[in-house]
Amino acid sequence: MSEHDELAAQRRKNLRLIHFSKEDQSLVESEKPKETFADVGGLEEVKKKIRMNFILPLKQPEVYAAYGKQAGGSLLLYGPPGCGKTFLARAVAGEIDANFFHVELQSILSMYSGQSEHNLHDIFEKARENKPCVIFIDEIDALGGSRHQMRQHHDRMLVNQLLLELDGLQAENDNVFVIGATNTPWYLDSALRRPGRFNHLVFVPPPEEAERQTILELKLSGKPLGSLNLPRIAAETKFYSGADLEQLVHDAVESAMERTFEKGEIQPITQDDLKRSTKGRKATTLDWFATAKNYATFSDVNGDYQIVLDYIKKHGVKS
Ligand SMILES: Nc1ncnc2c1ncn2[C@@H]1O[C@H](COP(=O)(O)OP(=O)(O)OP(=O)(O)O)[C@@H](O)[C@H]1O
Repeated sequence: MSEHDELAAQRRKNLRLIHFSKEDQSLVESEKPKETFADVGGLEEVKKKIRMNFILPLKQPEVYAAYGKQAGGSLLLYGPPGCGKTFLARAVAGEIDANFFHVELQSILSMYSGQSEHNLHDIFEKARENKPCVIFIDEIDALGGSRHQMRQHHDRMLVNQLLLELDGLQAENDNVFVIGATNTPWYLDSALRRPGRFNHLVFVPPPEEAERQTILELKLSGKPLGSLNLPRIAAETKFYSGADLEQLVHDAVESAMERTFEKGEIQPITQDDLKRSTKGRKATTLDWFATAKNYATFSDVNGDYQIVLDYIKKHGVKS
């Protein structure tokens, strides 16, 4: 079984499906993730922001109370695919030993009037009953927003419901955290970007060179290794996402396993295995930056994405 399959099997074991009611088949997957920040390579700035706003308030509420601040709140992660938004959200839950509700918008959308809002409300209710809880809403841009030229009435209602739920959390100090994620923040409904809604909009960039080395070390740990020059691989994988690096290690593992089967004894992963799996592999984040550059330059996002333009300039992104 590959590492990926093992992880998937482990996750399935941890999964608890919550049925809301007999009539309503809407489900949300709830689990207690094992990942913590130690498993997330790099992203130190992002982790720091999350620690200050999500984790410390729960661990040291008295400090926050003294300053009139409370635990809970919401965070919106955006950036290129595969850079760890979902992984980070799971790690937040792991850090605070919270339940993790992974909300797929498709599963709450209903053709019946009012039912989608009802489903969303139920998820927040369940989260309160299972606190501390992290509600992770993936592809949150699909909720209303400008993706659909002809915005549906019920999209609007669902956005309004989410706004209500977020406002409710702000008022109640419930130890329920909402993390939204999107690869296409420019499609996001503008109401969700207003202050007091998703209070933190955080760019999750591709890992830097030293971070790529850390991710490679994390993904290779515990495996039979030859003499490796990981700084070299890290230097040659500019703009690779965490998922790209994971795939690279996966391919190198396959090569070493093939040799093992041929030779009949465990063969270590070599520098050549890693090097070979970088050949012809383009960083998947580059296409994202090309699109992001257009939107960040021309859309009416009030400089929200200046950080992306700065990143493109600083790192010389050429897609
Ligand atoms: N910083 C990181 N450290 C360790 N592993 C990472 C990191 N970033 C990504 N990965 C690996 O890549 C996989 C994919 O990452 P993840 O699903 O979190 O990306 P994402 O940003 O949510 O992508 P998408 O936008 O496509 O949903 C993770 O399961 C994890 O194994």
